[in-house]
Amino acid sequence: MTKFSDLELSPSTLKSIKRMGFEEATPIQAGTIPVSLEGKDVIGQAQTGTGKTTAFGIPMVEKINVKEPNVQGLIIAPTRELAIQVSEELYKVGYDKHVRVLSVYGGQDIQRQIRAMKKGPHIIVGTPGRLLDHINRRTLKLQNVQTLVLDEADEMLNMGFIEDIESILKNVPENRQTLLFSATMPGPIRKIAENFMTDPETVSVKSKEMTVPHIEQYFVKAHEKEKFDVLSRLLDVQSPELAIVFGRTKRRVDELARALNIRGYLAEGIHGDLSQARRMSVLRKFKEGRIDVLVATDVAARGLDISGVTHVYNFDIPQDPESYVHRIGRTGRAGKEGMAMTFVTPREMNYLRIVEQTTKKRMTPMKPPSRNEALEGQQRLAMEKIVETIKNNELQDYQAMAKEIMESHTPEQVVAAALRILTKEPDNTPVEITEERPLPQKRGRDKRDFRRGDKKGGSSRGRSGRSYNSSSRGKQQRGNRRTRKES
Ligand SMILES: Nc1ncnc2c1ncn2[C@@H]1O[C@H](COP(=O)(O)OP(=O)(O)OP(=O)(O)O)[C@@H](O)[C@H]1O
Ligand SMILES: [Mg+2]
Repeated sequence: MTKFSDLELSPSTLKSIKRMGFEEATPIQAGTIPVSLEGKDVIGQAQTGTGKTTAFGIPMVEKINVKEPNVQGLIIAPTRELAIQVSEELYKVGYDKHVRVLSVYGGQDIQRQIRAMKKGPHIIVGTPGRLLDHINRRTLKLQNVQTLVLDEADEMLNMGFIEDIESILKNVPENRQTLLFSATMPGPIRKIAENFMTDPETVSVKSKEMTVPHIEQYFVKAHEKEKFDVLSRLLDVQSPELAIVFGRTKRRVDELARALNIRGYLAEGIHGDLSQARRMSVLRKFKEGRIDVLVATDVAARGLDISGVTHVYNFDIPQDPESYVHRIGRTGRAGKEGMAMTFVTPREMNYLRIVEQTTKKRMTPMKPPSRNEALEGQQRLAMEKIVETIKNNELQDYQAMAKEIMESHTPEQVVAAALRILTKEPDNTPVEITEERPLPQKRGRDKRDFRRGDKKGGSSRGRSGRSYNSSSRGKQQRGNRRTRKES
């Protein structure tokens, strides 16, 4: 176990870390911080929820000269929500050193960002599209950048983003330090990464599996038409505190959110077509527990750290194993327990096996619950509420009425009636969910074929024909120019 105090950090950074409540460094932090502090380029790979943000945040903050009011650290992240979250974490790490951190992302008033830029931030966290926008307007100068981080590096170096990244990097000094972090790093992407780095050192936290051990992983075999009823019943049986349901497309997410509400769940959807204000408000409500179920496209799959997510449901099996790893990684963070259920149609079983091969972890089959099991789950929840109320001794005002009712009814009758009132009975109200086409049958033996998903029908990622196995980067780029819009 490495303590932060063993890592030769400055007193101000140690003070900030203490304020954040961290004592021991996680393995990826212990492994990468010393190497990064030496000034080396680093590729850091470790499972989801293991503190990679602080792992790159600490060395970046350590290197900042706060007396110089210019941008010395640049962090690029794939989504707006992640950019905001990472900037908040960096603000905390740099708090006692008085490091100024600014996030810039699409959907936010650019004039406001320009004004903030004039205050001389030391660290900028941004999404590629908006960063380029500022570079082109000459409102962002990067010639003093000493440390560059690509969070979710494999995603950032994927086809849809790579051109933007290359354009941004043209504005960053060549002799900067480059740090790349992700929970996944497919071989071909690692090769691309090396082109952007100088003699990088790879630090990967070795573990048997790619996913964290405290996420229980299940799969549920169901026909497309049955999936929504299965989801409703699972929600009833498992009664998650906070759950994320991932759907393949934006339309899917909208329909699922609507349908869940019809069946009495507090659910809202989030995807790239919503306004930024809406996206933020949905996420805030979810974090505050004002909604129980967040329905999302992969826009919420990477990096988001929402404490208390107990369950992840893959309503549609993800198209590539990396996406699976990141989606289920929204639960089981920082050592907490989590549960992940992946729905798979009989025709998509091949995809499940490929996910398992990549993660090196078998998913346990789970039978879809029956109506009775769903009812029992909800009754149990009602019962827990009753027991909790007894424990909290909040009964004074109710004792007299309780005595009165007991004169004419048995205790079982009374409790059963109370349970009935408190129980949300399984709801079979018909809902409309447009059927998704199953993922294309996997033809080749090569597992990389898996990535050639057909994303027709309004993909959340707005790109198609994703493939890592093209031999030349140039070819990849030409074939996929600007396929990826910032989401
Ligand atoms: N040393 C530490 N001790 C305790 N908690 C920590 C420590 N470092 C980070 N955390 C907490 O762990 C959680 C996950 O951290 P973080 O979001 O950086 O994970 P990640 O590895 O980037 O995950 P992902 O791959 O999903 O992006 C956060 O809530 C963070 O505050
Ligand atoms: Mg992260």
